[in-house]
Amino acid sequence: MKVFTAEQIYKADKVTLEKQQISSDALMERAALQIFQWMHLRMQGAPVKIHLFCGIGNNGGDGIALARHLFEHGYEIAVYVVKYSDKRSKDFMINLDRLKDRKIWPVYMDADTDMPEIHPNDIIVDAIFGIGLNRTPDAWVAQIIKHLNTSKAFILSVDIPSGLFTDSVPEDKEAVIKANYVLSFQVPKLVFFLPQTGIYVDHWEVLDIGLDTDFLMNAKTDYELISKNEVLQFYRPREKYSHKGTYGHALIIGGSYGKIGAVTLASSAALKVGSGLVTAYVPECGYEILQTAIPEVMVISNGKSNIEDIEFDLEPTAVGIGIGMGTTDTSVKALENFLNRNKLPLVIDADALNILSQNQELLDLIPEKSILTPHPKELERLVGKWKDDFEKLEKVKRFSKERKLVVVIKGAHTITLFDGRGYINTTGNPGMATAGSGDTLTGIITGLMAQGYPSLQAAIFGVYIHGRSGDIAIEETGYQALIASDITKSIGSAFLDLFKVSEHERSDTSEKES
Ligand SMILES: NC(=O)C1=CN([C@@H]2O[C@H](COP(=O)(O)OP(=O)(O)OC[C@H]3O[C@@H](n4cnc5c(N)ncnc54)[C@H](OP(=O)(O)O)[C@@H]3O)[C@@H](O)[C@H]2O)[C@@H](O)CC1
Ligand SMILES: [K+]
Repeated sequence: MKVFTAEQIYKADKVTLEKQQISSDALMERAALQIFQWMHLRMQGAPVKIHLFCGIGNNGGDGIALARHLFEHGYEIAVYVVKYSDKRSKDFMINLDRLKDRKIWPVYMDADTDMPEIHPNDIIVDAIFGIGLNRTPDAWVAQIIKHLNTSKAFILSVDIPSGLFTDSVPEDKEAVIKANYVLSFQVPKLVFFLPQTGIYVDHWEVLDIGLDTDFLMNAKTDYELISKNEVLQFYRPREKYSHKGTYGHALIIGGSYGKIGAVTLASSAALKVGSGLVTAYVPECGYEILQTAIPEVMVISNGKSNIEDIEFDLEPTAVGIGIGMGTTDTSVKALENFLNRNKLPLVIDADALNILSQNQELLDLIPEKSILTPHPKELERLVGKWKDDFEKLEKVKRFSKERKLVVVIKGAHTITLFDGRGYINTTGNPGMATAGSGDTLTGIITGLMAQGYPSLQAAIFGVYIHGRSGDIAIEETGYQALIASDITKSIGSAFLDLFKVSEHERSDTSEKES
């Protein structure tokens, strides 16, 4: 699913009105009806008080139109107009008049109005600001937002939490609605997925308001959300007349005394995603450990407690390098010698990344389309400090584009960047913030590359499978008890899950068929 900028959404809006020959007010009506139906389906007429806080622009207009539908279906409502400006939008005015025709009189709020009382069991509809927010809200508006946030009532935001910009981080962190649920029109917004702005969105859902499909299909976006549908397009089925050679040979290079576990985790993950053969390249102290822990893996050893040189006769189809390898002078030399000889795109993680950031000249030796999988600290060492999430994305985009590398920014929503585009993952959970989780990811991505998945696909698909495996695993373990090897154990279920049709999708198809 594509992620549009506010500018693109306004454009889609304009094109839709022209092509469908409808008024902007009709589009607003669609939007409000979609929200109403969403609420009505869940509330079924429940006698819960609904407080609608509306601005004076089109986001406010959506809220006012929604209030009318709720009223007409017997819901108990209270409507507030937050008068932050005199520039009321045309469609806001049209809907306000329709509300007044039904003898509903909003409470107009300005800097002097007392805060309304809100019971924790009430529901708040937040329609103060939408994607038109372009400056920090005035102090008194921020005060209202804080009041709503502390009310403990369930907050449903229309389109985007009020106070959240679409392209920057809020200056006043308190002046943003903390939404329990966001109903976003047609497309999700980038800010739902970044660490500094995603905190304002507990759950989100997209509502289809019938924006022009041609525009939506053809528009080029900088970001794309990656769910099952997107990764299914990459999936390569196993052929009947195939053999283990068909599925490649993954080589995992890393480990040092006390850190052989990292290689063990990565190697077993590479096997589990279907790599035909896996060889681990470790120092001698890891030889017996690996042979005992995973009988399916072959082992080559070099050096005593650290790898001293990286040389091998085999011809791997993918190489994952760096985990648990150490950053001693010996490791640096070994990596440098290897990079000078190597031609294959690599998956580079952990200590190899740290070595690269301390010896940036080595970056020139990395083949194009290699994959870097840094965690935030490793990333900072590589591209320098950033002031916020947006600058981070821009810096990494630039770095990845200049060097033609795939960079995987690990986080709650891992973002894979390549050639100026970002792919935002939707699987995974906080239980996965655990030792060895990253080693497992490196193994998964290397295992996919070994089978012939091109590197960008291997990274996007690998990140998705890693997260999905973690999501399946926590159903048994819970967040706290999840450990990295649980992720690997669930890889099989994550693959099977790719082909499961959800209840939601099944009812969609049967509706279309009937
Ligand atoms: N295609 C779609 O997706 C559809 C979208 N729809 C809805 O439209 C919403 C966008 O509406 P919108 O453009 O009217 O902007 P909105 O956010 O209501 O702000 C209003 C105005 O406030 C102003 N302003 C900004 N910051 C301010 C501040 N801090 N303090 C004071 N004032 C401030 C600024 O005007 P300015 O003063 O800068 O001239 C701004 O224009 C969108 O989120 C969705 O809900 C649907 O109706 C149908 C289809
Ligand atoms: K809003």
